[in-house]
Amino acid sequence: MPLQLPAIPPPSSLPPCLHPPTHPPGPLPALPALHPSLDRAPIGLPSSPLSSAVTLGAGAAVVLHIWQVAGLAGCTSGRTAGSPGPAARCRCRMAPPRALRDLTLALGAAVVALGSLLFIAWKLYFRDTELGASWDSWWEREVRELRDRAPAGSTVEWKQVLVLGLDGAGKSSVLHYICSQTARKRIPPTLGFNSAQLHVEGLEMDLLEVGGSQNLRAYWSHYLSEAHVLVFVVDSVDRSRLLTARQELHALLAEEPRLPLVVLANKQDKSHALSTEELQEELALHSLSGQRELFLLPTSATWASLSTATSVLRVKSLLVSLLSQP
Ligand SMILES: Nc1nc2c(ncn2[C@@H]2O[C@H](COP(=O)(O)OP(=O)(O)OP(=O)(O)O)[C@@H](O)[C@H]2O)c(=O)[nH]1
Ligand SMILES: [Mg+2]
Repeated sequence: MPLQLPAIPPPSSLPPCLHPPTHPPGPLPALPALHPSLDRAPIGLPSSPLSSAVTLGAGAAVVLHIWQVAGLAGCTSGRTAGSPGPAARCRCRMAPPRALRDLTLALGAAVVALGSLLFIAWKLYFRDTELGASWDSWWEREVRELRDRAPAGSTVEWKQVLVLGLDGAGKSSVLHYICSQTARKRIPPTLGFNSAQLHVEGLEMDLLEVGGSQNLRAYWSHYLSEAHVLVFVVDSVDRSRLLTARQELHALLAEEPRLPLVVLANKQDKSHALSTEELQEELALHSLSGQRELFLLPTSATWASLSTATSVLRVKSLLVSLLSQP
């Protein structure tokens, strides 16, 4: 019996670089590699009735133009030797009457313009509806296929970073500041998952956050097998739940003994935050097997801390160097 994802309510306002949860409730899906450009399909691809109208209109205009040119050519070749001088008007059988030509050209242009307008309106109106979603998934499929077809030896490498941690630890905030570096006052709890993609130094990095509330923790382990690195975010001030964080972390690590681990001792900007040494103890990190690469970084996922020693941008640099290893 496959596990069912809990119903995911409509996304609340997410940071600009984060995608809203895209998977409908149902059996656990294979995770797609999302791309920032996928939340909007490019305007102009002929994949809707209206874009077909655009194509038809453009086709009609081209045919009319050819007709017009052919008519004029016929007009030239239709002159007979000894025909009247330049003042005489050429009467050509192939050329359509001028008024009709102008009318059909104007109609063709109008169809093109109207089709384009309707298509843009269609894209904007249905962007967030099921129709829009099916467009997006079509486009996602296209991009995935393109990526799969990329020639062997292509330099861009795809890596996934799984970001987990208890609710409120700061996962979404970390993702937000890593990928957008813009101020953000409030970040709503993640009710499903968020993802963001970074392109850095020949690396295509998908950062995937799964919400940390208790009902979502049961799903965490299902996302481990695709991950290249696990980032575990801990609220350094939330002493009462450190034991829970430790148990959840160790349960995950037991399933993937070689997965590189980056623990973030987050909210270091707050007074009374536990130090990394204290957290190392509390989370029993010393007991972890020496098989895996393990990092513990103090972080502050706040706008004000971006240029300080606890900036989350250090996490980004660490991930890049970790994932660039052969
Ligand atoms: N002071 C301070 N506040 C932070 C920091 N990181 C996150 N917060 C705040 O902590 C709250 C929870 O942050 P989120 O990023 O939503 O936490 P989360 O881990 O994504 O939580 P879920 O999505 O519910 O699993 C928000 O109000 C953030 O603004 C930090 O480093 N310092
Ligand atoms: Mg979150």
